[in-house]
Amino acid sequence: MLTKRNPISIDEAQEKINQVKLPIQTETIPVEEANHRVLATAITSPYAYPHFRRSGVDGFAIRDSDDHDYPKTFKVVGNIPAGETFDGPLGENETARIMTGAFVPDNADKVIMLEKTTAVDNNEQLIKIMGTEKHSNISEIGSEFVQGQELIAADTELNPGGLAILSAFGIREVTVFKRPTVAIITTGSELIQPDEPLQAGKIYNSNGPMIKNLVAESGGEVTRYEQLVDDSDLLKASLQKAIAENDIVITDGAVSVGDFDFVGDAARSADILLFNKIKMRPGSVTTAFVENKTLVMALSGNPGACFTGFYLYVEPVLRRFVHQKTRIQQTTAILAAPYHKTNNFDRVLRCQFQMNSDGLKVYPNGSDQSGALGNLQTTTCLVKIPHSKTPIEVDTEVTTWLLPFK
Ligand SMILES: Nc1nc2c(c(=O)[nH]1)N[C@H]1C(S)=C(S)[C@@H](COP(=O)(O)OP(=O)(O)OC[C@H]3O[C@@H](n4cnc5c(N)ncnc54)[C@H](O)[C@@H]3O)O[C@H]1N2
Ligand code: MOO
Repeated sequence: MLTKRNPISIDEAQEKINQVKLPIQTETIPVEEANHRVLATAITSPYAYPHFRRSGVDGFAIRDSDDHDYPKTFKVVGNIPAGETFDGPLGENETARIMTGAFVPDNADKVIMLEKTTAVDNNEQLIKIMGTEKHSNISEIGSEFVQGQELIAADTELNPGGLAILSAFGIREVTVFKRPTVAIITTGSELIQPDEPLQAGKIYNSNGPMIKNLVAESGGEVTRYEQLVDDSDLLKASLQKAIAENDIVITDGAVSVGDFDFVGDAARSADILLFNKIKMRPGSVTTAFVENKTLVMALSGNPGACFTGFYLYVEPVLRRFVHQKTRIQQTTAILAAPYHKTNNFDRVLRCQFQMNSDGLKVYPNGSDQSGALGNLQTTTCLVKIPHSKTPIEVDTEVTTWLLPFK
């Protein structure tokens, strides 16, 4: 339907998305499956760590009171492999052979490394210690964590190192924020399935696989993925179901002013229309609305606009769902080539960045066309060319968004 839209700036559009209230949903999952998941509550140490005095080296445990007058022969009264304990105290000039990670006898104060000892007449009951050690070579109880100390803070995105910390305490489950569930609906009667032969007027769906993977990389869980022909009833039914069952719905295409731009109509009648026109190219038609408490992000069908719209408006909200900041780093950079086209709207160029001796430089990377996709693999940043009645000169300072996973 041809109705007048009210365009807003990129900043305003981002802010409107940022103001959408998101539900807080948590779930408890096995630690081993929690890589990249975000802790909903802090985890504290259930006990002091290490919880017993551990030897850091292979060697011989001795008492301080015997630690002098080397070389000296000690009586070997025990052998403590890792995993075993030792009963009874060491007596005068007595030692226990001990392995790395093993339980240190209660009254031992130091472990002398194996390299500083020599055998005595092939007699395993005796060992000659040649000299002392600077350090005790013992990890004391609680030397890494005292009981109740915070191990990992709430809102932390876990990584394999974090999983190791939790596993070290035998923690098997963690409470994390649920990943937002996302339905993706791509539209267009021109779209054919990958196994169909190419025909005049038809194209393969290139945005669908891109959006699916961008969502996954940004921490969303794709629960539904569709490729629909331009049919108002079909789209309405699918949109309704997707909205009822998901946290976020991403539609692609059918959002401008054409005869089949059903998503634009759905936006106009939504509970809350956030925006349906942005003063930017590509992606001026990018639309956002809230229906039945679900955020619907309607991206342009044009590949360049779809890519740009995802990074500028969808990635940040997927990250906010799990209490994380966007991974897109907004900064300023120096434009390495002039931009001659004049624009009423800001233009977002697909570029590549390089850190040079004179600072961060951005290089336009091929086509700026909304429908072009040849630069999507190699684009590493998006650059804002401000709307202007005159060309933008080389070396102008420009707002730049550095893209994650690039
Ligand atoms: N009369 C007007 N026409 C157009 C306007 C306008 O303001 N007035 N805006 C233009 C701009 S700007 C854009 S951007 C596009 C936006 O169109 P939609 O987002 O509604 O998308 P579609 O019309 O469905 O498709 C646009 C283009 O993209 C191709 N497409 C669609 N889906 C996919 C996909 N999954 N994978 C690859 N390519 C896809 C589609 O075939 C079209 O070529 O509207 C302009 N028109
Ligand atoms: O909305 Mo279009 O992508 O601006 O050219």
